[in-house]
Amino acid sequence: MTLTFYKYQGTGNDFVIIDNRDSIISKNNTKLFTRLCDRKFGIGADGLMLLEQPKNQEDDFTMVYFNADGNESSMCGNGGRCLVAFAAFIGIIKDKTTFTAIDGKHYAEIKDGLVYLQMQDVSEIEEYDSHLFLDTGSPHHVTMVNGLPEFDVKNVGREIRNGAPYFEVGSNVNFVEKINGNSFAVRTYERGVEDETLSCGTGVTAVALSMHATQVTNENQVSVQTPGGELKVTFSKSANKYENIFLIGPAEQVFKGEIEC
Ligand SMILES: N[C@H](CCC[C@H](N)C(=O)O)C(=O)O
Repeated sequence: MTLTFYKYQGTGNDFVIIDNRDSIISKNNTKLFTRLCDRKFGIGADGLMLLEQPKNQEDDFTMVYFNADGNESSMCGNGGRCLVAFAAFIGIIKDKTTFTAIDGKHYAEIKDGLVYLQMQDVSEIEEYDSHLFLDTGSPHHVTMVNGLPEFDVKNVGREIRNGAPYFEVGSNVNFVEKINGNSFAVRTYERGVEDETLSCGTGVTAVALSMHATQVTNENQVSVQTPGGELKVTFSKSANKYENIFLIGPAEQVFKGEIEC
């Protein structure tokens, strides 16, 4: 079968997107998703998304996300932003949308060439001596380091991801360095890619909230430099939760292609 796909990237986190509104692809096709994401034997990507029919009146579409290991996974912030850009490209939305992903409903807007994706509220941030842990749609371990550019993200990240208390289920691992007042640099080891990625949207969101929760910044608009580009996170803090959380950044179509599968 000839499969049409689109390659997107959001600050270097890259994805294969398939318009699956007619359900041509089964969600159990792990082998196919692994092959399509393989950077030598396939198209190459950190993850793959199926755009599917909405499951209720308010939604424009449904997002289904798979990590490069072919397994369906939790929410992908950069992927969600790319899928919104794709939905506008194929004309099912204009510049505003509501869609449903594995972690629930998301509102998004395309403004001045950037995609603003609303993330789920966050009411729990676990603080430890060496790190923080929170779920921003995906699980994230956040730890501050010195000398981020030289840091051994791959090996240290892999150890944390597979060690206690995460083990098999794992966690994404974010290494952070403060640049100034409300600006941080982040490098992320991503679960399911099992390597460093150039950017991780739910990870950047987790970092922004963590830096605010620990008063490293008091600003509610945080800029995060990732190796793949700049993302912004804005949010408000009520008594017991972070809400109105928006992950903001570019999302570009790299190419369209066809592949026999
Ligand atoms: N690898 C993540 C999902 C994708 C997250 C990332 N690509 C993002 O932009 O949020 C996990 O399995 O938890």
